[in-house]
Order: sequence, then C-alpha cells, then structure tokens
Amino acid sequence: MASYLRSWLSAPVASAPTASRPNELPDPNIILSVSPPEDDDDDFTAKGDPEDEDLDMPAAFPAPFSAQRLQTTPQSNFGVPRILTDNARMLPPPNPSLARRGGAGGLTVPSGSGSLMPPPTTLKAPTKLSSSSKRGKVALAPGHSPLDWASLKSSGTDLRGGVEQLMKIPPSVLKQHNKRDDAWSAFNGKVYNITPYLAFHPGGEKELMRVAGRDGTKLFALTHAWVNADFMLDACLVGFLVPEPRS
Ligand code: HEM
Repeated sequence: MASYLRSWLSAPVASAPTASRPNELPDPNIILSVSPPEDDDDDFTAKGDPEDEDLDMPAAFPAPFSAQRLQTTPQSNFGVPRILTDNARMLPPPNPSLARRGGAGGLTVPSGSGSLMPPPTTLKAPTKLSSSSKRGKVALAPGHSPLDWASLKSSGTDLRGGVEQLMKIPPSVLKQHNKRDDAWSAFNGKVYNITPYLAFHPGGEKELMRVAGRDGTKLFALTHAWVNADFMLDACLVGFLVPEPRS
C-alpha cells in the first residue's frame, strides 16, 4: 500500500492549466511533482532514503524522549507499568502458578476489568462456615434425616397418637393439642399429629411448635410453599378441620 502510494505520488503527471495561462494546453514534457521538497523540515516526512522508510509507520507514542518515558525507569516505577521503548524487548509473562493474592513479590489482583485473572470474589476464601443456613435449617440429630422419616412412615408404627378413626376437629378441640408430646396442627383443612415429626423437621422443633394447637397453613406457605406436607405427614393424619359448632 505504502509503496503503491509512493509510486503514484512521484509518477510523472501532466501539468494542468494554470490560472495565469488558463487557455494554454499543458506541456506533456513538463513534470509536475507533488512530492514534498527533500530539505523540508516537516516532521511528518521521513528523512533519509525513502526506500528504507515505511510511510505507514504510526508515530511512536509516547514520543521517544517524552516525560513518560523518562520517568519510567525500571528502579522507580512505583507500580506503574514501564512503557517499553521501540527497542526494548517485552518480558515473558509471569508463571500463573506463582501468582499470590496481594502478597509482596506475587501478582496482585487487579481491581479494574481487562485482566485475565479471575475476579477477587472467586479467590476469597469463606470466612465462616456456619452449621445452619440463613433460612433457619438446623442440624438434625443422627437418625432423623428425611430418609429416616420416610422409613419410619412406611414401618407401620402408629404416628397418629392412638387415633384410630379420622375425626371432624373444630378449632376449640385443636387448641387443646398444643404440647410437645401431644401436638396437632392443621394444614389446608387437614389436622395432623405433628409430635412424631418434630425431631425430623429440618427447620427445627421450635419453629414447628409455633403452629401446635392451631391452623398453620399460612405460616407453612410463607416459609416453604414448595414442601408437600400432605405427602410428608400422611401417616400422621388425625382428621379434618371444621368450623366451630354453634351452641
Ligand atoms: C408440619 C408441617 C411442616 C413440614 C412437613 C415441614 C417440612 C419442612 C421441610 C421438608 C423442610 C426442608 C425444606 C428444604 O430443604 O427446602 C423444612 C424447613 C423449614 N421449615 Fe418446615 N415444615 C413444616 C412446618 C413448618 C412451619 C409451620 C414452620 C414455621 C413456623 C416451618 C419452618 C421451617 C423453616 C424455618 C425451615 C428451614 C428453612 C428451609 O429450609 O426452608 N416449617 N420444613
């Protein structure tokens, strides 16, 4: 491209009619050169042998003797990356396995974007390992996992607290079953004996006891609507919640 432009610029061109001699035909023997004069001091023009220079070469940035280049000596760069001169060779990249977080001598994790380093969040070690989640899951006692509850349900053990026939249970009757060893609760119109499930509840006994002796439908839905209480407590069903009979 550069050589093509050069040859085009320096090629003989027929002179055009000038303003002083508008009607005169151009003399085919006159060469009109549009190339800049050789002794031109303009910095845009490459000096020396035109064949050795590339006119398309971009200007050096920063300039060869600029303040930036002079300030960035290898000894005192204060963490600012050294700007390489045209002749300086770029050092090979550091070994990634030697990278250390923020430590002296190691690679520091850049705060800005544009780096190939993983973001600091993925490098940060967890500070605290809590035994229970933020949502309130508790550590269940051994032998009280969901799987243990499933096998207890299918074992044929009485989980209804002696109730042999399903009953119609008004709120006043439900209210009486509010002790830990005799706890009933209603969910979606069904009344369950929740006492055997207390120790298996992932949210803890205390949470479950909040609904003992009353309708827990709302609290249940607010806490974990995705849990299938009907399936989990089918073996604990004791009856159906009915309105209080009129006296
Ligand atoms: C008897 C009915 C209930 C059953 C069958 C039941 C069952 C469950 C199950 C299976 C989980 C684990 C959920 C999960 O891993 O995603 C759980 C967690 C939990 N439950 Fe219940 N639950 C009942 C009632 C309640 C009630 C009434 C409350 C609130 C007072 C409650 C509060 C919690 C809490 C705070 C958690 C821990 C957070 C969570 O993992 O969602 N549960 N429950």
